[in-house]
Amino acid sequence: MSAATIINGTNGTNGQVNGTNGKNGVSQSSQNMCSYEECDKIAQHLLSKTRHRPKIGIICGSGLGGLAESVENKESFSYKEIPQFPVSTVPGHAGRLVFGKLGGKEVVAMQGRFHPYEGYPLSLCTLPVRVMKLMGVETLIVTNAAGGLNESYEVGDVMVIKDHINMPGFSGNNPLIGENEDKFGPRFPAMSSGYDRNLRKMALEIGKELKFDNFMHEGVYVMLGGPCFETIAECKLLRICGADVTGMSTVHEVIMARHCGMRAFGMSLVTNKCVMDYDEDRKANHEEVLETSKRRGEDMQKLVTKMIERIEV
Ligand SMILES: O=P(O)(O)O[C@H]1O[C@H](CO)[C@@H](O)[C@H]1O
Ligand code: HPA
Repeated sequence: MSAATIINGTNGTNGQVNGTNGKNGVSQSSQNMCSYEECDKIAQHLLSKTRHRPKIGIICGSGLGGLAESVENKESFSYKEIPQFPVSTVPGHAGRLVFGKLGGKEVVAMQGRFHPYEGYPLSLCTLPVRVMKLMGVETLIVTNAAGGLNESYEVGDVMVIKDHINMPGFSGNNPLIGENEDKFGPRFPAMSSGYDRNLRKMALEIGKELKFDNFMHEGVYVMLGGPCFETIAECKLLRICGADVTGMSTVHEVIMARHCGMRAFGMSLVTNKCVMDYDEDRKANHEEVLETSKRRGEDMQKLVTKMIERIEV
């Protein structure tokens, strides 16, 4: 069964699928995996609609779509009009693919990403990454909103992602599950250098130049499936495991990018501090997430734009 069958068929609306296993013991996620040829068809379709030829791809986090707005000479496509794409269902994710120029370079930006809790299998959430690759994208920059686990992080701080913990992977949920597409990459990709060292260094240097160093860190992002925010016990566990921030995205995108040989860079905005104390009445909520993104969004835009200026393509 192809992704198109799922999306256009009776398995829910907008490509959302139910959780049942398919025939012959093949898992749902592999059934939804687009083949190399299907991804290429989408890529060629998009390239036929735009004059831009991006080498840099961007995925904007919750409330951080302003970066895509700041792209010049924009040509935008709603996800609804892109064959086989899912659609965005989360507030703060506009649901558009934006082509144009940023920092003097041709880019393609996802103004809105796909999360597993929206009902999409991870392989479908990451379809745009493979499509970007086949359009010529070599470097992927992702941003996200995240909860601060590290006690020294404040709301509004920015963390360059040094490494991640793939919590869904611990229970066998990974975008690469299913038959391997050798044309994209190997069956067993290394993930020890997920986040490009030079780009991390560059981000921290630019942060210093912009006088952002008082609110910038480098640390570890942990992905959970969501949509529940974490319990206090879960937050304590994640902190002991070495995570500095927690969120419900990014990791599947970076896995897919690294699998097909793209360079990856990620940055988290600490939109809220995780509740770590049973005497606290504060509760995590998406409104606070969007509010902080609004407040710090422009600084993140400046930083990413300066990085793109310096990235050699
Ligand atoms: O990771 P992004 O898309 O920035 O969004 C984050 O914000 C939402 C929760 O408020 C979750 O989707 C979480 O992952
Ligand atoms: N937890 C998980 N995801 C999030 C959070 C959080 O506290 N804040 C923003 N995204």
